[in-house]
Amino acid sequence: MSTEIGSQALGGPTGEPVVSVRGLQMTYGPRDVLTGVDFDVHAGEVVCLLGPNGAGKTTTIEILEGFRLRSGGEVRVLGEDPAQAGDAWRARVGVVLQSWRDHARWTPRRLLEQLGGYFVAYSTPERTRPYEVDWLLDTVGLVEHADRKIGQLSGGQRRRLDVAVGIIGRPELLFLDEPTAGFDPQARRDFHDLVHRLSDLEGTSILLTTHDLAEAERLADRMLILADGHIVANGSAEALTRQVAGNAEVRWTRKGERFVHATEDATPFVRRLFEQHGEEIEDLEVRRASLEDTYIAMVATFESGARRTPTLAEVSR
Ligand SMILES: Nc1ncnc2c1ncn2[C@@H]1O[C@H](COP(=O)(O)OP(=O)(O)OP(=O)(O)O)[C@@H](O)[C@H]1O
Repeated sequence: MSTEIGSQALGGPTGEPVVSVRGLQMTYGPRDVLTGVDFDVHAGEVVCLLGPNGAGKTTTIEILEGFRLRSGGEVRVLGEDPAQAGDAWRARVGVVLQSWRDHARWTPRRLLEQLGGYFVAYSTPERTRPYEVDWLLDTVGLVEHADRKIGQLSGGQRRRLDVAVGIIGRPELLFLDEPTAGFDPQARRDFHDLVHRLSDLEGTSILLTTHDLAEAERLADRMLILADGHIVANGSAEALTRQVAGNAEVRWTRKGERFVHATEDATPFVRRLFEQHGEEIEDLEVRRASLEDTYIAMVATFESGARRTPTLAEVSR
């Protein structure tokens, strides 16, 4: 998903992460929600933050957006501390809020034109700001509704508008907290295309949260799983799944008896099995853990306080 297009315009010297989080802590009253969160997001990456309800995903995102003050730890976003960064920094960061339904009598076009005007002052030769309103309306699928009152839009249409508002300033880094909640399947697919387009063509770095693991798998270059106050897994869907279940499980029936064998290399094993037993082999299954299996096993393991990697047998139960 990462391309070189646009990456020159991104914050800091080459190689410096656009988001860097070290030992992030957040305490609400007596409750420690984040106890030491560490991760980076690199220029042009799409990173998905996963975790159970209440794990602290929104808290983390809001700290990175500069909307919430952390209790401890180091945070750099586009080279600055979001707790102290100014307007010029904010103009480079895209945030999708859900407040635009308050402007019920405005039209999407008027709202985007109005907000876009703010970003003109932050335009640079490498990154002209804002996006052109007609292009943006088309990109988020709101052309037909551009001149209707916002109060008359459906929930999904308003959510598209929220996304348009979040990116009107052509951000280098975009935060999306459960962006597709309430989307119908078509809107969801359109949104995925938009994320790919922003990432591939604009070099936009994106950090998003979702509870939809298929969405995470489709969008993310890398996933972070937040549980028990810290990041318990960090890698591509494939890498995470391998970490949980390096072995595949081969199951088959022969002469009415059921067999199971765990192997690192399923293909040669199956080949040998057929060489040995030919047509006696029935009901052959090769099973690897899915991302959902992996996620559930990892979260359950860390939440139970047992910090070890679960096995495939545990994962497939
Ligand atoms: N302002 C606040 N004051 C006190 N507790 C809070 C506050 N905001 C969040 N919390 C608590 O912190 C924990 C983490 O909340 P947060 O919204 O960050 O989780 P989340 O991972 O985004 O959850 P979800 O998946 O349900 O959206 C929760 O237990 C929540 O009740």
